[in-house]
Amino acid sequence: MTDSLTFAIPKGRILEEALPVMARAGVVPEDAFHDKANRSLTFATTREDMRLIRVRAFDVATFVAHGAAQLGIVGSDVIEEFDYAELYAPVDLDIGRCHLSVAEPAGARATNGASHLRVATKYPNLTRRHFEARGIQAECVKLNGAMEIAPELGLAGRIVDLVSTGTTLRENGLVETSRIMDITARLIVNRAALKTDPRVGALVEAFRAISEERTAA
Ligand SMILES: Nc1ncnc2c1ncn2[C@@H]1O[C@H](COP(=O)(O)OP(=O)(O)OP(=O)(O)O)[C@@H](O)[C@H]1O
Ligand SMILES: O=P(O)(O)OC[C@H]1O[C@H](OP(=O)(O)OP(=O)(O)O)[C@H](O)[C@@H]1O
Repeated sequence: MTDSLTFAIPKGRILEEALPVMARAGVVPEDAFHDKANRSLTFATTREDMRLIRVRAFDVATFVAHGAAQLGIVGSDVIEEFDYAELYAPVDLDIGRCHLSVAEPAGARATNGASHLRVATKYPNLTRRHFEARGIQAECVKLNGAMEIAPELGLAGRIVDLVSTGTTLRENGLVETSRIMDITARLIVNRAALKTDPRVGALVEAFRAISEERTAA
């Protein structure tokens, strides 16, 4: 019996858009996966040699980079934040579209020329890199969500967070001051698994074909 492949997917908002794409590539979870009351983290698929794991978005990258999962789907924000050498992102799935931006309170005092800033974010590496390129040292306060309340409570003057519709920023009195990167979800694979297991390469090709078809349509 061949080793089972493990495919990691995030549990939140990307999932709904990812499932139809995965289905076209022949990755279809068992019915229990759709049962909201089910607390399992591992699920069988219609392929006997593949199981799904449902984990936090940042952990998808970690499982795949360490070879604990061979494939996964995750946003390019997470890929760039970690920059794992063992992680290869060969297919842009064109789902989960959003962007990563710097935001501050509307009407904040201008800090042009500041050489040091305090920034609340879930993305300390991307944040530091963005500001460093502009000659500014960013002191990052790591939060895991609800970044938008940090300026009002005096935790940091700015935030770096994901923006989609812009509603969350607006409703919390913040405005975007610069866009760091555009984001879409990608198929990711473990480089060693891609080299040694032909099933991984076959799945990359299947996802690539689907993505090319969607782009052409
Ligand atoms: N408006 C948005 N806000 C947050 N993430 C978005 C948005 N639009 C698209 N995304 C993408 O969704 C990803 C988060 O995926 P998802 O919500 O499925 O994961 P999660 O495991 O629930 O995340 P978390 O660990 O934050 O709970 C982000 O990394 C980003 O690439
Ligand atoms: O521009 P919008 O359409 O308002 O979307 C952006 C919001 O969505 C995300 O949060 P999410 O809902 O994933 O919750 P989180 O704060 O727990 O990450 C993100 O962190 C923003 O807060």
